[in-house]
Amino acid sequence: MQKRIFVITGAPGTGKTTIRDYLTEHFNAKKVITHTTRQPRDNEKNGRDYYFESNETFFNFHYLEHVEYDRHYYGSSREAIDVAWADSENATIVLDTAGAITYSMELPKETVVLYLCVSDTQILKDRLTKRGDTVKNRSLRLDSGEAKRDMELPVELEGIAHIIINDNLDDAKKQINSLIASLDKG
Ligand SMILES: Nc1ncnc2c1ncn2[C@@H]1O[C@H](COP(=O)(O)OP(=O)(O)OP(=O)(O)O)[C@@H](O)[C@H]1O
Ligand SMILES: Nc1nc2c(ncn2[C@@H]2O[C@H](COP(=O)(O)O)[C@@H](O)[C@H]2O)c(=O)[nH]1
Repeated sequence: MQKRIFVITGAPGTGKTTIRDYLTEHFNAKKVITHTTRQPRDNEKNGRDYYFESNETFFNFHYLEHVEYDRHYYGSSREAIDVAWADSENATIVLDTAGAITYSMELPKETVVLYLCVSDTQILKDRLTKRGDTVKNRSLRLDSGEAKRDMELPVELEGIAHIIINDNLDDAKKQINSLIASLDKG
C-alpha cells in the first residue's frame, strides 16, 4: 500500500494537535515527533509531544525541513518519518505552512496536506485561553508574523491542501472521514 503522511497545518488554536490525535486513534496514523527549542507547556512531555532541544542540541539532527517560528526553532527529520512508517503505512505530522509547502514538494506522492481553519479568529483566542495559555503567551503567539501568515492558505498550497473547517470538532472529523474514504477509493 502507498505510504502516506498527513501533514496538518494552520494557525495556532485551529486544532492541529487535536486532529493529529484523532488520525492516530482512528486511522492508525503514527505521530512523527518533531524537535523544538521552545519551552514545554505545562502538560507536555519530552519524546511524546516534542523532542525539546537547546539552541545547541537542535542542530545535532538531520532535518528534512526546519523553520524559525515565533523566535524558536522547529524541525522534522527523515529518520523520524521512517520510524513512523515502519509501524504503519499512515503517518501524521503537525507543521507550520512553510513546513507543509516543503513536504508537498519533497514528498509529493506521500503527502496529504490538511489546512485547518475556523470561521472567526476570536475562536482562536478563546481556545488558547481555555487551553491554559497565559494572556501574554497567547498574544505573542497570535500576533507573531508566522501565525498571521498561517491564518491564510498560502498560494503554494492552493489546489494541494484539503481545507478543513474546525468550528465544531464532530463536523471536522466528518470532513476528515469522507476525505480519507475518497483517498482510499483511489
Ligand atoms: N472544534 C473544537 N471546538 C472546541 N475546542 C476545540 C476544537 N478543536 C480543538 N479544540 C481545543 O482548542 C485548543 C487548541 O487546540 P490544539 O492544541 O489542538 O490546537 P493547535 O492548532 O495544535 O494549537 P497550537 O498551534 O497553538 O499548538 C485545545 O484545548 C483543544 O482541545
Ligand atoms: N515547519 C515545521 N513546523 C513545525 C514543526 N513542529 C511544529 N511545527 C509548527 O510550529 C508551530 C508552533 O507549534 P507550537 O507547538 O509551539 O504551538 C505550529 O504551527 C506547529 O505546527 C516542524 O518540525 N517543522
